[in-house]
Amino acid sequence: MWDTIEPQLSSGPVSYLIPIQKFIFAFSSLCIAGADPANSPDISENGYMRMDRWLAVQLLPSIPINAFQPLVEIFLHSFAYPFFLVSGDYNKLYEFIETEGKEVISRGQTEFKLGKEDVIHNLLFILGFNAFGGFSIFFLSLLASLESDTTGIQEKLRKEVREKAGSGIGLSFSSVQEMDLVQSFVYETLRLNPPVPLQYGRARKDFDLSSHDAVFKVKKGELLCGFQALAMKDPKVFDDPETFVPDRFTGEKGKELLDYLYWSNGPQSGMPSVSNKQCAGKDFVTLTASLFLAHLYLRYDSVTIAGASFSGVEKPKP
Ligand code: HEM
Repeated sequence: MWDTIEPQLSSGPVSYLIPIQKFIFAFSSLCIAGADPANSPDISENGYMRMDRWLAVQLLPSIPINAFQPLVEIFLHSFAYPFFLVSGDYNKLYEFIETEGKEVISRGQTEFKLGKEDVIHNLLFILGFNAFGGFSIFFLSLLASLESDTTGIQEKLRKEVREKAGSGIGLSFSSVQEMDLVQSFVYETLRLNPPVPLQYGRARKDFDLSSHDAVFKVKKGELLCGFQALAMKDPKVFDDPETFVPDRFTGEKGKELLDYLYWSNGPQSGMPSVSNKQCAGKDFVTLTASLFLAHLYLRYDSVTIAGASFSGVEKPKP
């Protein structure tokens, strides 16, 4: 991504919307399906757009649009959109995974006893909906957090990254776990901008739901809705809850706050399992974002971000 953006900067700001999506698509395809878009000219150029269109028809029925009501409810929010609108895109993505993801497909068949078609549909769903969809929202707020900072955070991040990875250790999911400030910055972005803020669940039995100062009786079968954006601004848990505090999650006290970081539909200190509905990619998500930041500050001293564009990068002095 940076190799593409950097040479263009001399002629003015470069929008990051498409480069970020291309990068997320390629990174997720490689990590999740072992499939490299570079091996397919069509997918390397258009894969992210094909994914966007397939996602759009699934998400449109649930995206709030306040204008033109009640027409929006009647005509856009009342039915599932037919598959034929995006079957061309989906089939191209299917063929890509079928050809380039052979090793992962065969693991699905032998280790999980799934049919080949089911493996490919499952891989495409995780890759497209969970990873590509989630990261496409999350990375924009990560960059917006860098853009709006006024505390000199880039310098502090750079210092930590170079200290922890500069001396030939290199970057990996394990080396970024040593970077407290980088991880805290990622957590704080997710606290204030949870990419999937609403969760629903139907009570399986009667139970009491406690808050700090009240108890609510919930009856079996009742539908509950959780709104993360509100839960993660609880002033009884977070000091100055509306403010972006980059190092909020560092140190002993900061680590304790991970019990209250819910972007993954469960606490950051918890574990996704078959008996909960917590994001199966919980650690993959935060470590990937940390890796993105760490790579950025190994490569550059700082970046200038304005609007949805990069307008400059400062390279390390030789
Ligand atoms: C920024 C990226 C991501 C965000 C914000 C995100 C968020 C979430 C949330 C909120 C849920 C709970 C949904 C619900 O039940 O209401 C969830 C579930 C899930 N996520 Fe993620 N996710 C992301 C990336 C990923 C990735 C990369 C993977 C896989 C590699 C993944 C795999 C899953 C799976 C399999 C579930 C379903 C878990 C279950 O129902 O038991 N997610 N995710």
